[in-house]
Amino acid sequence: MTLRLYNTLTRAKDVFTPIDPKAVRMYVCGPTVYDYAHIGNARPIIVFDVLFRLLRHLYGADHVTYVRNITDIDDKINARAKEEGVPIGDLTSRTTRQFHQDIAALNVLEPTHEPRATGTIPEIVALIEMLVAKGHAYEAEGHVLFDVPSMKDYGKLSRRPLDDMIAGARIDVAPYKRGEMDFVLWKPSTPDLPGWDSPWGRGRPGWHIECSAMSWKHLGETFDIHGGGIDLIFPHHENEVAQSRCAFGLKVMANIWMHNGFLQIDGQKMSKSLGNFLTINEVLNDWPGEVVRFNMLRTHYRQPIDWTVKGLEESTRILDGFYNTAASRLTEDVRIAAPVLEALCDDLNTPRAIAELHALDRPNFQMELGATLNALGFTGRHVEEKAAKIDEHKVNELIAARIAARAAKNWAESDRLRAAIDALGVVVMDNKDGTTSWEVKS
Ligand SMILES: Nc1ncnc2c1ncn2[C@@H]1O[C@H](COP(=O)(O)OP(=O)(O)OP(=O)(O)O)[C@@H](O)[C@H]1O
Ligand SMILES: [Zn+2]
Repeated sequence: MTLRLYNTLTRAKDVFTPIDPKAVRMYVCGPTVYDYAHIGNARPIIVFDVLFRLLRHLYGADHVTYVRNITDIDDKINARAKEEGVPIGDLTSRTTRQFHQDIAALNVLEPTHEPRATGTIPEIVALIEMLVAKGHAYEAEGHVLFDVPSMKDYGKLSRRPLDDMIAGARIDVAPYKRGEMDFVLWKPSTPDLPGWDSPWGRGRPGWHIECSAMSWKHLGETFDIHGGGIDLIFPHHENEVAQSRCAFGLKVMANIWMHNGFLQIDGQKMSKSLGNFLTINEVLNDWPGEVVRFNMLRTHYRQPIDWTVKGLEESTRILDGFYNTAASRLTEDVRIAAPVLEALCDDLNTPRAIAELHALDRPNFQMELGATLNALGFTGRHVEEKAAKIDEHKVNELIAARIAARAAKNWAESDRLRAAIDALGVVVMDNKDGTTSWEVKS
């Protein structure tokens, strides 16, 4: 099946043709670890997990490499550690652990590699040296800067008019910059801040060069897909492209650039800086991870999502309905029903894929529905967890007592027992053939 993906670089839905179908390669910008991740940060995690699963399905699980990094050097990290009075390493490892714990509940597969910026310093330094040697970067007062005018087609990804970019950059132009648009590759560190020895003295990398180095290390000079949120197009991704292309003298860094839209609250981007955020952790206190995942996928990844309780309630209802139909088929098989696959291959059209799941939500399709839900990362785990907590022995005892009460026409007692059974999280069904059965309440 042909996979088409919307490419920010061409502003069109392009046919996806991997450079090497035996080694499909994708890089997604991961979190900067200084605080709990918010539910907006969960969007790229979930969206690109679906793409990872789809690529594995199309090319074989062993033929897809997915890299999602951890940014563990950043001024925001340094500032937060200082504020809390804790060592930087403690803050980043604690936040990384929390991040892993939170996203595990969202049923996302682990990426193939999860490099940290601090583990990629030799590659970062090597890349900057290449840029200096080729005349695309220069040293000034302990800083190394990328020389933007040295790249003729800078700005191709974001297509922002050069005047706008210059106006934006002009706000705070450091005196050591030759051009307003030039950006930092390496900067000096003071003794109280993390730093590494380099040809330019003890210092630390800028944010953009970290991703160029990590993708190079794990995926090579050119790869297939690069992803992240729409806010990263400029300047982060534009600058990654500039660094990687100029270092290696190539026409492309990644063939397809994908960007998810914002998750919003009251029509505004959820963000740490605006303070209108809900952490993944808080949301998971109230809602099962699979419901959060489902709610995220009901909107196409390029559209904005408004995050509401009403949406989560609807998602709960729909997902539980699917689980009821698929019942025990959920963990048996992993297959994607053809109409669902077709929807996903159309630029990851998850709302259409969900409409196709509704079409499978009927008798005789349990197998297909269950297998497809599984393939999309829905295993009914929270339903199973609920079931595991139910005391079956107690339920059976109460049901037997209720059958006896009904036989004795003691309706009051029968009603009381039904309520007691209900309180255990179970629904009793009096079947037409006179038998009684029960199931876990959804
Ligand atoms: N509201 C949002 N909706 C969708 N994606 C988001 C949202 N906010 C951030 N992202 C994405 O989450 C990933 C990690 O973001 P990052 O760690 O840079 O912090 P941030 O949350 O964007 O910071 P801030 O919230 O202060 O703007 C990026 O891919 C980013 O595009
Ligand atoms: Zn990045």
